[in-house]
Amino acid sequence: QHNPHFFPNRTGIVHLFEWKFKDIARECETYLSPNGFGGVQVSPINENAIVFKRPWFERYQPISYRIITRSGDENDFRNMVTKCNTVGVRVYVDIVVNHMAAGNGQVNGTGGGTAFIPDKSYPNVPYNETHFHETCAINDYNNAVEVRNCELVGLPDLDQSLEYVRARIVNFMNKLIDFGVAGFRMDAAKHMWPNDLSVIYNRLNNLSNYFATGSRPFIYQEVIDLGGEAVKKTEYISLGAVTEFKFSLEISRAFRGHNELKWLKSWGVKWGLLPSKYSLVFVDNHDNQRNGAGGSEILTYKFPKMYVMAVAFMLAHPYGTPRIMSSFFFDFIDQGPPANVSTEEIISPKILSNGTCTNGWVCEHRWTEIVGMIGFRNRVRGEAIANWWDNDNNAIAFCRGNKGFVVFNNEPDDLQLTFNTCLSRGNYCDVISGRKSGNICTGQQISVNEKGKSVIRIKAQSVVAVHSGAKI
Ligand SMILES: O=C(/C=C/c1ccc(O)c(O)c1)N[C@@H](Cc1ccc(O)cc1)C(=O)NCCCOc1c(-c2ccc(O)c(O)c2)oc2cc(O)cc(O)c2c1=O
Ligand SMILES: [Ca+2]
Repeated sequence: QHNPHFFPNRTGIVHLFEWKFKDIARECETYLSPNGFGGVQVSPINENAIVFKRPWFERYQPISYRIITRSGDENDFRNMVTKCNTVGVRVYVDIVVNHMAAGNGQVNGTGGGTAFIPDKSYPNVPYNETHFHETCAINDYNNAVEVRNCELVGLPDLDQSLEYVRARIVNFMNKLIDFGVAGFRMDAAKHMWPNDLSVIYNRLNNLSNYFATGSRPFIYQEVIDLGGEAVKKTEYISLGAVTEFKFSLEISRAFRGHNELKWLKSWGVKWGLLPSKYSLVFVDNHDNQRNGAGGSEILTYKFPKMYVMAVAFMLAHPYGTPRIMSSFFFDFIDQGPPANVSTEEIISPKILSNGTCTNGWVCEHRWTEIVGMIGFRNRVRGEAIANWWDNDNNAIAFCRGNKGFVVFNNEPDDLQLTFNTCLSRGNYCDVISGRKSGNICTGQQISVNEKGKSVIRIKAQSVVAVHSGAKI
């Protein structure tokens, strides 16, 4: 339940938020695989409510468990899972089973299905009102029963203690396992009872023959817990990994300058974070990049210099299983993905010859700095942090064994110092400013002497990272 089943020497899950399956398949083959990414998280694949103006959150309002959304249909999904697995990239599906779509009267779904609310009738599952909790609103997040048994923002709340409901959910998830998925993101897990989730997970099949025999699905549960509520993230860690929102908040605060970087020396459980093996970590996610949990502190693509440093630190540090957010540009927090105005069909990202995306897609996972740090993380796997250095303020540096070295300068001025890189003598390419291309560096080159020392210049609000895989 805690193992993402990455292929050897791969790391990082990229959340290709709102991407179409055809585009995901191509991204697996042409980019994620060659660059060492471990997996991709896809948006909810089951039929969702069509909400006026197509806000992004409509995909979190299920109408049925039929595989048909604006990302594609069941066939498109199966083809994508096959193609991604074939090139060594795992697929994780976002599962929304705490609730069904809200509405008033008939609600239409992305697959032509319908629902009738508030009589809680979803004929394409089918669910009727006997499968839901009594209508009550979650008002008090200090009441753990209310948080699980009442309605999250008015969304009809499924009763996962019922055998019938468990069966519908298990059948849906087992179908995806048999297609070859590696695991699931359990949306709004905080609003479901751990015991009910445990029963459901235990009924899931072992993974398909893309995996070692007897492999269990990788489960990571969305539990928004920044403290101060009755429901605790620790209630779920025996069942699977948990999304660590405190990681997102604290790393954003640090690189915004609201905490000196020197305190990151103790980064991990000492900061109140979950034990590393249970922790799914990220700088931002689809919700909190829009002022969800963590509010305006969260760093996003809108603050590129600070964001790059935060993502680089996440990938340079051994703590947790990292997930990279890959967004579409948005001005309004409800805004949905780039779509054709009349057909409302999602517009595919267009990849330019320099590898960047257009058509309204940010493609953070294609930024030189971020893909460079995926290579760093793959190279230094298993190596402990060594030789921590800081200037007692906002400049820090550390080695990963004798395979990698990284330095962060969050000071207002450039920095030039002699560092002990732990690396062997030679010339290395900084994987933040560029990459190793044949025998040259497209970005900054770092020279290390026979004592492992190097004079390095780091611009203000920048990071430099070198590793033994980028030695020329
Ligand atoms: O902003 C949103 C959507 C947010 C959202 C969606 C998916 C997520 O995975 C998520 O974490 C948040 N939704 C908008 C609009 C909205 C949507 C549906 C609705 O019935 C009413 C309004 C909104 O203003 N939502 C209220 C604040 C965000 O409250 C939501 C939370 C949520 C937020 C903070 C928490 O500590 C927490 O335990 C749960 O989780 C969702 C999960 C869903 O599966 C679907 C949802 O509609 C929501 C959801 O509304
Ligand atoms: Ca619930």
